[in-house]
Amino acid sequence: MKVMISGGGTGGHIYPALALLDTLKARHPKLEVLYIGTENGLEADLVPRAGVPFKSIRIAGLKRSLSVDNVKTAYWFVQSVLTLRKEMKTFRPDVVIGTGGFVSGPVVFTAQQLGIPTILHEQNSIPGLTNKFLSKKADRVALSFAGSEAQFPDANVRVIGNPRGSEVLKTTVNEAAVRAEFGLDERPIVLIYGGSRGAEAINRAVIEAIPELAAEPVNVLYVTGNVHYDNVVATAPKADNVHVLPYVYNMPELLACASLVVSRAGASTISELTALGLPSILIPSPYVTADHQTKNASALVENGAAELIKEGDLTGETLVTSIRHVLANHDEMAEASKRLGFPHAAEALADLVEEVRE
Ligand SMILES: CC(=O)N[C@H]1[C@@H](OP(=O)(O)OP(=O)(O)OC[C@H]2O[C@@H](n3ccc(=O)[nH]c3=O)[C@H](O)[C@@H]2O)O[C@H](CO)[C@@H](O)[C@@H]1O
Repeated sequence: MKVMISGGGTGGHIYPALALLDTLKARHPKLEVLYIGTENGLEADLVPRAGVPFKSIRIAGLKRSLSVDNVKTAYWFVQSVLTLRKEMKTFRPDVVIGTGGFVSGPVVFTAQQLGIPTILHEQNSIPGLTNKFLSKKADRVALSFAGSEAQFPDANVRVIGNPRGSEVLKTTVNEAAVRAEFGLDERPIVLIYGGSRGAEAINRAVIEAIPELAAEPVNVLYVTGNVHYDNVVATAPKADNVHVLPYVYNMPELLACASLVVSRAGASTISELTALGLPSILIPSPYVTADHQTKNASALVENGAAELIKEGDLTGETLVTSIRHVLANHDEMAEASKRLGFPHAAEALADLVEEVRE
């Protein structure tokens, strides 16, 4: 079987694609894959690192307001379609899969023009522009949250969850080795990060909270995001139990060892938390389309699996208070979180790939 897959920009669009590929490879050892991304997105680092053949195209996202940049984007879109037509005629994929981010737009569009079966995976409870545009001609649209079906009235929709969630369940975890790697003692691990690219507001609050966190009976693994790391290290107070990291490549393993996660409410993160049954403190990004992270977080908050802090209310003090509160209610929140997970999402998405290629 041959699949072409595209999703990019941030980890939330890339990890679900990689999780699907792992599942397909387990079923088809001779699977041939070509991943299409851009040079500027995180995919240019993560995809080759996962050993997946990668090619890049040049494309940018459309601006929502009138802008000359949109003329350039239209130009790059047409150029990308021409390049991709050649690529698809040579590679001859059985199925083309888009997992979101603007790069998946021309890839799935070209496949649809050429009559190749296409599948979209939507991670968020409010769909992105690219997927809405492509859904009309897609053979399947796989959704991560029940209740968002109405957003794709004309499409062949299935609610299956997010493959990244089930992927983390499959990870082999050696907790003693993880604790040794970061110099952590036996106290619970609080894992803090701001999505795949880091978040300045979370970094500010953590830096403010470090003197208090130093006195809490926890180990803190604090991931700043690559671009923020130097600045955080230069300004953050030091504490023996707070370990600062730029980016984590083995996140599934760390998540499996953590007792509590503090994070943005990106959709792939949510799928990991609920697959593992982890309590969380979620700080939705207010800078995303249609405030979709607040919507992503809502099921967890309503079911007692997470506490939500609005970015405007986030300070060192509100963060520490919430960490204490969640740890005190850990077990009930963990159970509530587990009830919301989709542990078989990767298999379900792989089933759709098999379905449409027949
Ligand atoms: C600002 C922005 O546009 N955010 C969007 C982006 O988020 P973003 O990519 O930040 O967020 P997600 O939470 O969906 O995914 C992050 C992924 O990166 C992993 N990770 C994170 C940090 C790290 O050091 N190492 C690591 O492996 C996480 O475990 C997770 O699997 O895509 C998601 C869609 O899928 C959306 O819901 C988010 O709104």
